[in-house]
Amino acid sequence: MGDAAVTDRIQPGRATWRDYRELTKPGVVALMILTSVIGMCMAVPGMVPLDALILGNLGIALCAGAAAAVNHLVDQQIDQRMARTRNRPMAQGRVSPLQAGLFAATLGVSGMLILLIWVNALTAWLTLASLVGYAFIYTLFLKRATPQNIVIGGLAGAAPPLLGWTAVTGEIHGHALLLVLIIFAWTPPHFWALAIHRKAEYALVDVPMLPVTHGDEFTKLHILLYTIIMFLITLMPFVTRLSGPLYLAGAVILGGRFLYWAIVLMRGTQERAAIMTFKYSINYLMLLFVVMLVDHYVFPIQG
Ligand code: HEM
Ligand SMILES: CC(C)=CCC/C(C)=C/CC/C(C)=C/COP(=O)(O)OP(=O)(O)O
Repeated sequence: MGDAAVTDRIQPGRATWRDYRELTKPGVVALMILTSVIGMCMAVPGMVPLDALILGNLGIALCAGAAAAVNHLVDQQIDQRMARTRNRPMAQGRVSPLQAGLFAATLGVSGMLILLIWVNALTAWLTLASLVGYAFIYTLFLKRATPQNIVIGGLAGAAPPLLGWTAVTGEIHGHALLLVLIIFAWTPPHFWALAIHRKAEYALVDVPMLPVTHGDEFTKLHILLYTIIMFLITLMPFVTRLSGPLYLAGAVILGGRFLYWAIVLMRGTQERAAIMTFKYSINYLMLLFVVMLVDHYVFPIQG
């Protein structure tokens, strides 16, 4: 599409509250907060202190929303040229760069103040590191520089269970890092499945996603390899006695289904396998963490 056509669609100064909501990537942040809440629950045997639960998640969500708004701001021009993103508020010009910048700063500063004043400094600084990692290191630099962009950048998105854990305990624990590792290994299959489906758009805007730089077959192989690694890592909470038998059964069943999709994708027998794998990845992560939570209360691990 030519630049003139893009300019025709621009509707300056028409921002609604829905546009600001969209800037925060609410679907993604909602799943992150689910993993943060569950990180909090896993950190202690009984009920999570209510102040940490409410203020901790509010602070983390505000900072994640701020990072997402910066991503919209930085990516305005590439978002304008990709079909999946061209209706976004900034791509359409309904939110100006100044408005988006002020909005992101307001969310980020409020989130940090909440964490610093009412939660703890460790959680605040780890959250800031995740914000900077996604909004600046991934979006400004890695995304445009290397096909390993989402592998490295995935660390920021994987942080919420650790942030939840430290919000409650004030300490970094190996179990919390294990939860981060699960999401870290999940991110490449999650994203690369979508990137195969949307390969032409990424090629159009010169973003070096793996299917563009190394082709579909190479990407499918790497999706399968990461899914195997992820499957093995998800067994670790049972091995380290963070979780019990219900979790183990859930991890094997849900992970088995993920492996099924990765194999179908690799064999190339189903046309919609890439987008189906992407959709399944979201349900998978949500269900895996919910099963972990249920297991935590049904089979509490003693000592
Ligand atoms: C570097 C890491 C990641 C990358 C590159 C990535 C990329 C993407 C992309 C491109 C989409 C499609 C958005 C759209 O439909 O326009 C998406 C959707 C989604 N992602 Fe990720 N993602 C990452 C990490 C995560 C993490 C850590 C989570 C949650 C813990 C997550 C949860 C979701 C959810 C829930 C959706 C669906 C959103 C919706 O439909 O509203 N993602 N992701
Ligand atoms: C404080 C904290 C936990 C920060 C993490 C913040 C956060 C919202 C991470 C989201 C990860 C994600 C959706 C990446 C996709 O970006 P993209 O630019 O590749 O995708 P797009 O084309 O859909 O914008």
